[in-house]
Amino acid sequence: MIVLDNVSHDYGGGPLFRDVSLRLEQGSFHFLTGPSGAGKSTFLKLCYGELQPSAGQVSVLGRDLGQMTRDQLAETRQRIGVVHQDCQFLDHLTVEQNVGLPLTTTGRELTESDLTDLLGWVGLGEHAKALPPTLSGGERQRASLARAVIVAPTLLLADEPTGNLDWEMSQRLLMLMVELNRMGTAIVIATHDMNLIRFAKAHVNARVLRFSGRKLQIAGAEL
Ligand SMILES: Nc1ncnc2c1ncn2[C@@H]1O[C@H](COP(=O)(O)OP(=O)(O)OP(=O)(O)O)[C@@H](O)[C@H]1O
Repeated sequence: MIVLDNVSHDYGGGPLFRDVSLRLEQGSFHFLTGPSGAGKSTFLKLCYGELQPSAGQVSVLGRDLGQMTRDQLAETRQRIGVVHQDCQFLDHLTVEQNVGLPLTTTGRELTESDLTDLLGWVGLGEHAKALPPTLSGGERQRASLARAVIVAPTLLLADEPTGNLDWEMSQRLLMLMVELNRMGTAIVIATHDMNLIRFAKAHVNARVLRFSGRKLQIAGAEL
């Protein structure tokens, strides 16, 4: 699903992380933790080809990202749902149009009831016709998650998807990701929230990857 082979990254000021090799299997569930600035967002960007590593190889969904043509990269990205830390929307489209966009732009069918169910699940039923600039930070995060999961992606990469949410809504969104994982989607969530990780571990076989000392390691069972 995701294979990193001796991956290092450096933005120009010295290595952020070095010689990371790991394999995340199909249908797996991982959290990505570590101090602020350790490289969690960078890692996620490497996994969907927004960044190329300074050294090493990243393969996603069976293909080496560094060898892909633009068309192959676009095709691969259609199978990856991404929740960015700074959620961007098309501000002239409504929330429901934004959430449905990954389906409509790829010619896939979108039923009104699926969209209504999903918006209801993330607590945005009443904001379906709103424009994104009128949403709060937490509402934007929820819309961003809905947009990422609507295609039932093979892989979901989520960068602090619950950062602006209260605990009840965080649990609700986590359960949405757990359900998606049960249907086969591999999930990687970058988070600082240890309570979220503990909560998840009660529902799913989640592993924790931790950045420490310029390395990325599987954390022990202590969490
Ligand atoms: N485009 C860039 N150019 C130069 N430096 C960058 C760039 N993007 C990120 N960095 C730096 O790389 C380091 C890692 O950033 P990254 O966003 O991956 O960390 P993070 O672990 O996700 O942090 P946080 O938990 O605060 O979101 C930071 O020091 C950041 O300033």
